[in-house]
Amino acid sequence: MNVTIVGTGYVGLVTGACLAELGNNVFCLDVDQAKIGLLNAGGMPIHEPGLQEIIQRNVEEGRLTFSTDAAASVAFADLHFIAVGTPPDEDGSADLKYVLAAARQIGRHMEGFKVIVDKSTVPVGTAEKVAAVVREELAQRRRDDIAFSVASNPEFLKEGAAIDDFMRPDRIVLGVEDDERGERALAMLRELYRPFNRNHERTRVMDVRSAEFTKYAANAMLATRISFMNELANLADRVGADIELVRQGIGSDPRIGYSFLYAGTGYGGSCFPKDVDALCRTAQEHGLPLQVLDAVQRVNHAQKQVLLEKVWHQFGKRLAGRTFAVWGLAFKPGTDDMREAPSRSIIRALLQAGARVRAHDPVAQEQAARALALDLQDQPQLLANVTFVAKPMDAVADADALVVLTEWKNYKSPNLRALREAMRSPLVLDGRNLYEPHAMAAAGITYMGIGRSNLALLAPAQRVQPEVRVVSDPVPADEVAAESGAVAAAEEEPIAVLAGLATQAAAETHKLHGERPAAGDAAAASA
Ligand SMILES: NC(=O)c1ccc[n+]([C@@H]2O[C@H](COP(=O)([O-])OP(=O)(O)OC[C@H]3O[C@@H](n4cnc5c(N)ncnc54)[C@H](O)[C@@H]3O)[C@@H](O)[C@H]2O)c1
Ligand SMILES: O=c1ccn([C@@H]2O[C@H](COP(=O)(O)OP(=O)(O)O[C@H]3O[C@H](CO)[C@@H](O)[C@H](O)[C@H]3O)[C@@H](O)[C@H]2O)c(=O)[nH]1
Repeated sequence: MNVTIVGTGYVGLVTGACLAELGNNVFCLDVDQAKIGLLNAGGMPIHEPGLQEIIQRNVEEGRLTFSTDAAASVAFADLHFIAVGTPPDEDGSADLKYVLAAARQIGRHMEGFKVIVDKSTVPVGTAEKVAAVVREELAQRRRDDIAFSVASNPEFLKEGAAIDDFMRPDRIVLGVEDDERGERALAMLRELYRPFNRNHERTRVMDVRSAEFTKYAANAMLATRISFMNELANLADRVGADIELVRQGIGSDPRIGYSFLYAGTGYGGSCFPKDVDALCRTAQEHGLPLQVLDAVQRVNHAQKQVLLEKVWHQFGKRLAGRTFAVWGLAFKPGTDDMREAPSRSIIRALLQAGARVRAHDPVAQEQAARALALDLQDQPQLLANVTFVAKPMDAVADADALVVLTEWKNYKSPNLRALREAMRSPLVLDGRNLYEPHAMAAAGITYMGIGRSNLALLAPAQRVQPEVRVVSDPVPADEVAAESGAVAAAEEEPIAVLAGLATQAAAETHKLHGERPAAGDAAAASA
C-alpha cells in the first residue's frame, strides 16, 4: 500500500520504516528541513537500535522517501498517519497545534477520498477536531464534495525497543467512525496491518473515542504501578526492607506480574509525565478529578528528589569542592532521548549546590549537553562545571560519589575494586537498583539504592548487619562496554566540555523534542 506519515520523529520514523519493511511504499513528511536533509544523506536523527539498518535497506529498495513537500505527501497516498508531537501546553493539557496543522495541510491539498489516522497520543475528542479543520480547508477550496474519514490508531511502542514493539505488537487499537466511510477506513487499516495478525488476531476495533482513551489509560496504568512501587520503596528504606525482593515476591503472582514494578528516580521520558498530566486535565475539564492519578503525579515529582535527599543526607546541602560522577543521562537505556530525563533535574541541582559533575552516557551526551544548556539558561556559568567523559571509569576518578541514573547494560557489572580505588570516597547512589547492596558492602563501598534497606538512613538500633558474601572478581566495566557498539562509538568521541558545546543546540532541542521554546537561549549559546 502507499502510506504517508506526517511527522518523522520517534514514532513517525519507526512507523514509516517498519511499514516499508513490510513491503509498503512510505512517504515520510516533516517540517524540519535539517532532519529530512540528514535522513536523505543517510544519517539518523535519533538513536533507536536496529532502525538505521531498516531505513537504509528500504531507501535503497525505493520504498521509503523523506521529504518536506506537503503537497507531494498528500498526493502520494490515501492513508495518512499523523505522528507529530503533542507536547504539554501551559496548563498540562496536550497541545494539539501540530496535529491540527498537519490535518490542515492534508485538507489543503487532498483531491480524493482520504483516511486520516491519528497515531499521535491525543485526548478524547481530537478526531472530531481534526475532521473540523479538514472540513474548513475543503470549504475554503469549495471542495466539500471530497470525502474523508478520521480514525484513531494510537501507538504503544517503547523507545529503545521500538522496532520490536512495532513489529510484534501486543495489540493494534483501531478506532473508526460508525458509518460507511469508517468502514472504508477500517478495511484499509485491516489490510495494512494484516501481516501483524498471522499468528493471532491482535486488532481491537472500537469507536474513535474509546481508542483515544485507551492510549491514555495504558500509560496511566503503567505510571501508577511505578509510583506505587516508588512510594513503597521509600517506606522500605525506612523499615529496613529491600524493595527488589518485595518486587520479586509480588511479581510472582500472575495477577500482578513482574513488569513495570521497578523503583527508581521517578518515571521520565516524553510520554508518561505528559500523558498522565493530560489525562488529569481532561478529567478536571469534565468535573471529575482523578484522585489516584493526581497522587501518581505527586509521588513522581517527589521521587525525582529522593536521590538528592540521599546526597544532602551524606554531604549536607553545600557541595562546593565535591565531584559527582554520573552514569547515564538518557531517560532510559536504548535511547538518546532526554525529554523529562531524571538526570536533568539531578545534575542541575548538584551544579546549583556548587558541585562539579563528570557524566557519561553511551549515546545521549550530545542531547544531554543541549538539554542542560536549556535548563541552565539563567545560570550558564554553571555549565563549565559539567564535563562529559568518554568512558564510565573516567567519570569516577577522584569522585566523592557515583550517581547511577540510567540502567545501560555496560554499567551493570563494574569492577567494584577498581571503583572503590578510583573514588575519593567510595559512595554509590544507585537510582536504578542495579547493584547488590551486600556485594557493595563487601567491596567496601557505601551503597544507597532506592528502597534497598538503606542502612545509613536507619536509626542505629534498627540497623541489621548485612550478610557478607564473597564476590568473585567481576568483569571489568571496560570489557563489558567493549561489547556494545554504541559504547565503543561513544568512546571514540573526544571528551566534551559542556560549556564549549553550549549551544546553537538549545533552539534545536525544542525543535527536535517539541519542547516549548524558552527565552534566553541566546544567553546560553553565548556562554
Ligand atoms: N516517543 C515515543 O516513544 C512515543 C510512543 C508512542 C506514542 N507517542 C506519541 O506520538 C507522538 C509523536 O511523538 P514523537 O516522540 O515521535 O515526537 P517527535 O517530537 O520525536 O516527532 C514529531 C515530529 O513531527 C514533526 N512535525 C511537527 N509538525 C509537523 C507538520 N505539520 N508536518 C510534518 N511534520 C511535523 C516535528 O518536526 C518532529 O520531527 C506524540 O503524540 C507522542 O505522545 C510517542
Ligand atoms: O518499572 C519501571 C519501568 C519504567 N520506569 C520508568 O518509566 C519511564 C518510561 O519507561 P518506558 O515505558 O520503558 O519508556 P517509554 O518509551 O516512555 O514508553 C512508554 O510511553 C510510550 C509513549 O506513550 C508508550 O508507547 C509505551 O507503551 C510506554 O511504555 C522511564 O523513565 C523508566 O525509567 C520505571 O521507573 N520503572
